Amino acid sequence: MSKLKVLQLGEIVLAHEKWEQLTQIAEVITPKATNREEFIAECKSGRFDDVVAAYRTFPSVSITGIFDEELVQATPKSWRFLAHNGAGYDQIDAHACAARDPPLLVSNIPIIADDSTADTAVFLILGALRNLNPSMQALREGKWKGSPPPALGHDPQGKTLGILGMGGIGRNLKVKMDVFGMKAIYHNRRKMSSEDAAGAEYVSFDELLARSDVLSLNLPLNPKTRHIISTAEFAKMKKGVVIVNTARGPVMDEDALVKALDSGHVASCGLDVFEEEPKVHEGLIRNPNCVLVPHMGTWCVETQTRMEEWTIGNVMEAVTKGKLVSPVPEHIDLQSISKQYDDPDEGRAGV
Ligand SMILES: O=CC(=O)O
Repeated sequence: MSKLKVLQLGEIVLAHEKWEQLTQIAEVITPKATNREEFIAECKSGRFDDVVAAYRTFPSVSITGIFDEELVQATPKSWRFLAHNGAGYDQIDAHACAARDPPLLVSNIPIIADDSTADTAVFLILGALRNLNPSMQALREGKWKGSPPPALGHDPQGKTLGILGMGGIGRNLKVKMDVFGMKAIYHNRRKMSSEDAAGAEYVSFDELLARSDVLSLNLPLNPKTRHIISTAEFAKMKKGVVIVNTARGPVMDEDALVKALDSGHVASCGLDVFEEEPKVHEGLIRNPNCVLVPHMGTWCVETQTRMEEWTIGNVMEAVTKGKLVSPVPEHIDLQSISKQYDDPDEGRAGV
């Protein structure tokens, strides 16, 4: 009995055992393409015609480009599932995937990335609020001559933490910052139950901007959230506000942030994500009040291992049961109405 085919887009770095399990039930192929043009040509060449599911990583975008309508339309109809290794799936146009006939169902990573991403936000909040960066830099430059260099920071205790986007990461962050004595307020499109918001106070978007001492961005990137924080929003914030972004760079207008930092309206910032990664705005690099880390919110052995395993689990579910364990929210209903793919051997890859 022939095995169903899986397309591997990106490396398996840690979860080799689980990957081995997948190779027992599916035939794994990799693209020959080295860029988007070649990848689209390969999709159209028939080479992927028996592929049922794909495993993809964030960096594999350097080969395929984003999964936009053009790419989705080039994929063969046999290919029904796209398992993305990441919480954020802004590299994939979920609507274009849903609109394809048959739909290309997408999964992401729920929950697993919450702790490490929130931990990164804690680090950035404390680093930016306490303004650790200028003094750390001064130490390395041999400018520490006794008492610490005069870059006084602020205590978190008693300050208001504004969370824009109260999902799993926002909630996790709220609970962690309770320990530091911060009072959390949040804004989402809809108010959540107090339990789901971990007791944070729901406020309007403008109130969030006006009341936050620290504003943490924890919302997904999509056309509605692109540049949700820009010049007009900075103007509504308190002078001396601290901004932290562990979501996606383009939710904030970086040029506007640099201007707000230069004017002193924003006191400091902590950023894990950037508008044009891996490029970092010169105005952020030269400003010592910016704590900058290169998109490493989930960059830990334990979390990365679990993320790879979870994504492989989605591929295995697709191959063996014709569905995904954790479809993205836009595809949950689609999955239940989607036709099962025709398995020529009926036995779902021999299992
Ligand atoms: O940025 C990391 C992720 O989306 O998982």
